[in-house]
Amino acid sequence: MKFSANLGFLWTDLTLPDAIRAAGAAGFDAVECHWPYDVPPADVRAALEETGLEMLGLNARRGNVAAGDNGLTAIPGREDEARAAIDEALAYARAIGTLSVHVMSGFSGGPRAQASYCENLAHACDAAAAEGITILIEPINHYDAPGYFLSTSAQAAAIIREVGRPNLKMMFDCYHVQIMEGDVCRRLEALLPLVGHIQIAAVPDRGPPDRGELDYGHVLDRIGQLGWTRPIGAEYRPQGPTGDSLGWMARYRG
Ligand SMILES: O=C(O)[C@@H](O)C(=O)CO
Ligand SMILES: [Mg+2]
Repeated sequence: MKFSANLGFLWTDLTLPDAIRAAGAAGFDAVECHWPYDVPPADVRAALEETGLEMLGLNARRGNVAAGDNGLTAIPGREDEARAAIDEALAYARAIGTLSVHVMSGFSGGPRAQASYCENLAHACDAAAAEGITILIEPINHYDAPGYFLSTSAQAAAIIREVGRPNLKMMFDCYHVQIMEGDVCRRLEALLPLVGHIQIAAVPDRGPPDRGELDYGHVLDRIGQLGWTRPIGAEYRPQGPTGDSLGWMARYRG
């Protein structure tokens, strides 16, 4: 089993290049991040080359976060902003050799939301296809993000089918799926062809994946049996120094 350090949550006390180095030193197989835009891509690239790690994914900007935005892609009337954020994310991804970009729906609803979402996602997929970049959409639970448009794996699957692009996939974050829908292993099995990345964290506290209501020993075994070989994203809040929170990794590597 391989693991990717999510640097949106792990080593947040370090700069992104130093967090990449810390993840490498701790034995992670890859890294992923949220919003790297304050850091010059050349600095990120240098740390990736130095450590030999791949940055698996990054997120497009969410809009005006201070004003309450949490993504722009399913917000009718803000298509220009959504597409500018997507184009910026794709340019950054190209510059550091990242092959997945997560595009967030935002808080939305109403009759035009799904059409706007699908049109923006089609734009993103078409712009990403030439470099082999995958666009990810992630169902997020309604406790952490009440009113977020994309909240279940079933809804994500329907949207992926509606958009009809081979490079649109689901980010299957077991933490969110367990909270919203449960039945994580059966859902993973059924949806695997649509899944582009898998993430883990304890439920319900989003701590290290070795506690809580989901048995990751079992879930990770099942993921392995299903033939998944790519790194699993460790996207949890360490609740102390990140280096002290990594006991789970040796245990699950087998
Ligand atoms: O689950 C999450 O919160 C993340 O994967 C993300 O990209 C949005 O913060
Ligand atoms: Mg996630």
